[in-house]
Amino acid sequence: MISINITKKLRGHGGQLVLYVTKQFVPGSVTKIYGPSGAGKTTFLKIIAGLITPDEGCITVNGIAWADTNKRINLPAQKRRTGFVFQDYALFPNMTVKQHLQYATNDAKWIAELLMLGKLDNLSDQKPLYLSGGQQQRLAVLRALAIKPDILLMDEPFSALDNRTKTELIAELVEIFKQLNCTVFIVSHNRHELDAFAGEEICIGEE
Ligand SMILES: Nc1ncnc2c1ncn2[C@@H]1O[C@H](COP(=O)(O)OP(=O)(O)OP(=O)(O)O)[C@@H](O)[C@H]1O
Repeated sequence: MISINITKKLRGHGGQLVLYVTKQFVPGSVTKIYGPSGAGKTTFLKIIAGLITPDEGCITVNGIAWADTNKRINLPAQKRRTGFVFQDYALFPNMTVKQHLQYATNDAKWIAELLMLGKLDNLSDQKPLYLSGGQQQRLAVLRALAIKPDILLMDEPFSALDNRTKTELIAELVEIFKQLNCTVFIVSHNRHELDAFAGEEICIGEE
């Protein structure tokens, strides 16, 4: 089980606001996170990843405390098993598809499995420039999954894609997440964009 109970004061545009999330998440579930711009959605993901410290609270993942302000526990980002996927893919232009995955893991069998699962096995020697937007984002997801993260964090991962590519990619990811039993948090501006993912929704900030 993943238990998150945190507060963080944010320096908002129109003054201070407080990010407050208290909730339990089932391993293998997809959680969709909505909310207005500036409400703290990205900050929430960064708090889980260990890139921003909460003011108060705790994060426990499968029995391990990643953060607990009372006990002064704050596991550094590199010790938290999270994968992060960004809006703009953040791929390395000079690395091939396969090298992106080799950068994350030494497990050749797992890399081969991921390439098949993400339908990039025929493109494994290509560099990102050669890939379509959907394929690039698929590679970014595979790279994040290569470390077998406890939690996959995705921040507006579909914003740069056209509607058709987005729909196709989401359908593929639904299958991949199901097969790998991934625990995923996805942030989106657009409430209906993530309808194809079965899972709970949380809204950060009022809408
Ligand atoms: N480390 C931090 N400490 C306090 N406040 C922060 C910190 N990092 C960012 N903020 C503030 O938190 C607010 C929310 O930012 P955040 O990027 O999380 O919002 P968001 O909901 O993801 O917005 P958008 O949908 O526009 O991306 C911003 O006003 C930002 O200045």
